[in-house]
Parts: sequence; structure tokens; C-alpha cells
Amino acid sequence: METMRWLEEGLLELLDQTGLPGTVNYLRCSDYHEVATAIKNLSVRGAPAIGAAAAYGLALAAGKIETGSREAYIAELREAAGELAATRPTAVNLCWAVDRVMRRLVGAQSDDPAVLRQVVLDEAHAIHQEDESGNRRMGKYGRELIPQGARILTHCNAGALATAGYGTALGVIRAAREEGKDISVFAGETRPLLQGARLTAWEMCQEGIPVTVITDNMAGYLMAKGMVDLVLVGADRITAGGDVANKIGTYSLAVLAKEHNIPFYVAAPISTVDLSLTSGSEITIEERDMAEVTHLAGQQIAPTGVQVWNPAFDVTPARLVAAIITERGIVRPPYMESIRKIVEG
Ligand SMILES: CSC[C@@H](O)[C@@H](O)C(=O)COP(=O)(O)O
Repeated sequence: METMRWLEEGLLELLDQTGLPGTVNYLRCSDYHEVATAIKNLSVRGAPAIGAAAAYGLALAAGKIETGSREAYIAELREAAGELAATRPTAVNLCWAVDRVMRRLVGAQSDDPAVLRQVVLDEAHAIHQEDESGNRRMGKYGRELIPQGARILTHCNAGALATAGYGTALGVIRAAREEGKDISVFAGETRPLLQGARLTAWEMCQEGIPVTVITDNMAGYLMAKGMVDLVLVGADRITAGGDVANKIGTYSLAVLAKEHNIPFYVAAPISTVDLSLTSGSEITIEERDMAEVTHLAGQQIAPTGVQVWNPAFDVTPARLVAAIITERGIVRPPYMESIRKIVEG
């Protein structure tokens, strides 16, 4: 299942194969401004996917630079890097991918625009491919945490549609299923934009993994009825101390899981870890347009002029997280030691 494809003629295709109304099912970007807009308006979304898309955005920008000097080339690409990195503030994978491409470019010893362009494109391909292979490794580690018969509650979409393919949390679920475990999924619908009901449910249906959609406010009752064995979500940024920013509503699930003695797991690549931050309170939380709350499927559902608050993410404190699954293995508390160790290898 692909989320994006680089075309030989130097174009980026963004794909969303759900075919559902309200989603952009196909978009072809020919310049980096279009990629920036696609990231902002969620035509491409999910932390690892926007990182890879931004890297390809730089490749599109690189293709248009004609200057003869290496310094001028880098300076021009920095402008594109700044615009792409500023599109969404919470998912650190975005800045990580843009920085990685720029560092690679700065290290390249050539004045030839064609060579420099190839360096940028190669790095974008590497980020894209490593994301998918990393997710598969993450799946292999993570499936050890999934018991036979597990009923798993997930939130938002941490699947193939949020990554370069396969998925983080949903990658773990896929891997458990591939080893023959008879598991089932509850997908929280994830208001305001319903990524759970639209994307996670669609992916699980495609795979033939039993999935039940619930509205977000049903999670407590579901747990109280003993219908959930574990909660498994993705992440948009993880601090050095193990605090986890993820889609709004994740924190509520973690608190509920604690109350019901249900393990709460996070699956995310190392590129989601931000060692520069210790505490989740330092993470910038994106606030989005109020129309996402006042409208549902294009229909107004709240009074005109009403006040709205629309934070797109929340922070789950490390003390509520039983384990974090990465492509290098599983880390457990105390996170201040285990996370640094796994990131720094
Ligand atoms: C695999 S990304 C982490 C996800 O769990 C989730 O927060 C997510 O899909 C990101 O939200 P989105 O706002 O749709 O880009």
C-alpha cells in the first residue's frame, strides 16, 4: 500500500487509495509549494509520511535551481527547506527529514547542479525506503507484545497511509496477524477529522483484520466492559523523557487504560524521538482551523460564531506508557535512560 511515488519525470504523486468522500485520492505535485500545501491541508498526513513527502518536496525544489555555485544552490534550497519545515509544528519527523537532506547536501563536494540535485533525490529515496523497512522491523519487535486473541484499541491512523507503507502501530498489528495471531481492532473514530474511522478502518478492512469503529467517547465504557486487552498508538514526537505527543484524544485513552490496568503501547520510528526536549510541555502543539470542529462532512454542526478550540495533538506523560516500540527494539521505563541508549545506539 503506497502513500507516495516519485515519478521518473520529476513529479511527486501523493496517493490515498481509500476512495472515500472527503479525502484527496490523488495529487500530483510539480513544485515544492504544492507539497507544502498538501502537508498543511492533510492531503498527505501522519508523521513519517510528511517527513518523506517534505524530502521529496526538496527534490522538486532542487530540480528547479540553476545556479552555478554550490553555496548559492544550498542557500536557495534552504528557502524551500524553511517553508516545508514550517508546514506543521508537532511531528518532528518533518524537521528531521528536511535537516537530514540539507546535511547530506552540505556534505556533497560538487558545484554541478545536476550532481547536487541527485544527492537530494537520493536522500529523499533513502528516507522513503528506510521508513518502510523500519516499519517492518518495528512490526517484528512489536508483535511480541501482542498476545494471541488480543483485542486492540487504536487511535487516529498510524498505518500504511501515515507512513511510507506498512505503518507503525498498524504495522505491529499487521505483523502480529502475519504470524497467525487471531487479533481484532477497535478503531476510535478520531474527531475532528475522523482518521480512525476513515483510514484505520479502511486499512484493516483491506487486510481482512476484524475492525470495529467506535466514537471517541465510547472508549471508557469499552474498557470497563473488559473488551480491550491493550491500547496501541503511533506518535508524532517523543521526548527524551518518554512523553508522547500524538493525535488529540490519545492522552484520554492512556488515562483510561491506567484506570483499567490495560497496557498502553506506542509504536514509532527513532526519527520521532526528539532528544532536544526532556518534557512533553516543551512540545509545540498545532492548533488547526475551527471549521474542522464546527463542521462535519461539509455540514455545519455548531452555532455560527461559537468559540472553538482545536488542538490537533495532546501529550501523554511517560508514566502512562508501558513500552515504546521502535525499529531498533522495544524500550521500557525508565525512559530517560532507555530512549537515549537506543537512539544513540
Ligand atoms: C503515524 S503518525 C501518528 C498518528 O498516530 C497520528 O497522530 C497521525 O496520524 C498524525 O495526525 P495527522 O494530523 O493526521 O497528521
